[in-house]
Amino acid sequence: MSVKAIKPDSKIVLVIGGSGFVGRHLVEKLCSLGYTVRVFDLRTTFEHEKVTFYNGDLCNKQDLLKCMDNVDTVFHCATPSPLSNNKKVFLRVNVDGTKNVLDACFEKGVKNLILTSSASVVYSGSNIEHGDETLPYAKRPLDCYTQTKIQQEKLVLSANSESLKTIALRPHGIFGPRDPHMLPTTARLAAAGKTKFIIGKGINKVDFTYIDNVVYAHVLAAQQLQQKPEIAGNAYNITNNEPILFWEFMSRLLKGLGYAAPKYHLPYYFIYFLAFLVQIFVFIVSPFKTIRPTLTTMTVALAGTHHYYSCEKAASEFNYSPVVKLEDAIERTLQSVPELHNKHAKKVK
Ligand SMILES: NC(=O)C1=CN([C@@H]2O[C@H](COP(=O)(O)OP(=O)(O)OC[C@H]3O[C@@H](n4cnc5c(N)ncnc54)[C@H](OP(=O)(O)O)[C@@H]3O)[C@@H](O)[C@H]2O)C=CC1
Ligand SMILES: CC(C)=CCC[C@@H](C)[C@H]1CC[C@H]2C3=C(CC[C@]12C)[C@@]1(C)CCC(=O)C[C@@H]1CC3
Repeated sequence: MSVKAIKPDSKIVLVIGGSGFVGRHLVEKLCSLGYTVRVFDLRTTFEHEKVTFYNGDLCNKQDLLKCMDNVDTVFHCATPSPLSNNKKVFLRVNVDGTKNVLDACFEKGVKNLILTSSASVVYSGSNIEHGDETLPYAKRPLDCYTQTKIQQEKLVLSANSESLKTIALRPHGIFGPRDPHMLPTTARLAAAGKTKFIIGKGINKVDFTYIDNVVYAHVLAAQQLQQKPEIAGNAYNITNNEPILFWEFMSRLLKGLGYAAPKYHLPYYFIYFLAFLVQIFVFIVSPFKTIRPTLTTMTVALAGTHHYYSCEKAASEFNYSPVVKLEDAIERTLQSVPELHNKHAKKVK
């Protein structure tokens, strides 16, 4: 991570979901800052000499209680894969599981809880330009992931109290080394020849946020929560503060991976309608077969509308500003995934 002074600390912190993409980067940063770190996750995906791992399901409170003794701050960044489209699992983990996390925090006297929420909690498919935290939650979220992230954030913020200070960070479109969603999905679609098309006019701006910036925001927020308790109970957008055309960003990734940039335009509403039909079909066959389509109304909307956010509030209330610029972030990310590069690439202009 780029250097910005963050003071070391020796408190015990717990990262729920610490084996995942965001969680593991956060764990590594916390360790380097001198925190005593515990990880709670379904699986252990890496080893670290300074980390104690607890495997368990956050839907089971007893599992959680086992790792919370003497914990000062909990970071909650566990989720089922956002692209998995399984309503039952989202409800169980993001809503019921989060209730367990809160109960366990209260029972064990944890002082601070930082939730990794999502800027998408205010997104229902219409343009959002420079959206700030005064925007209301999406009334009709486009998928069950977003619906349960809204419920989760409400639960966490309303639990804010004298004994447990809570905060929700809302990053958007996270990418970087070891990202399991954006890069692998893009590479998979490209390898299957499905990235030739631009949905809509291609002029919609979006925020994509580099993982180090997301991690930096989490560490800052945790530290500021202790020095400035008045920030508790709030949600904060976290982005790279460099909105970019969605299709420009995707083109950079694709070209960097050795694929051609998309160039043929398809009408937005036509594709949206197609995605809607796909969703109806998926619903009808769901009792017999589980299908997880990439083409959903949510992904089409994300690809064809403006959705970028203001981080003014995080900047003014806990001094957040991105530590890695988008240009560098894209470069570092592409270099980190040699296995996703097109093996048959000719020189693509
Ligand atoms: N990636 C993105 O672009 C964005 C992500 N976010 C938020 O950031 C957070 C982290 O996401 P990300 O790191 O990308 O996701 P990952 O899927 O990489 O990591 C989530 C981790 O949580 C674990 N987990 C899932 N269910 C449970 C459970 N029941 N008990 C314990 N652990 C569980 C997963 O295990 P397993 O892999 O075995 O399921 C995984 O290790 C989430 O809250 C997400 O909503 C917000 C905005 C954008
Ligand atoms: C070329 C092409 C169209 C590639 C597909 C890219 C998509 C896989 C990503 C584009 C925007 C991403 C995104 C998320 C997941 C991956 C994308 C759909 C989230 C839904 C992840 C979880 C969140 O909280 C919000 C994200 C918004 C952006």
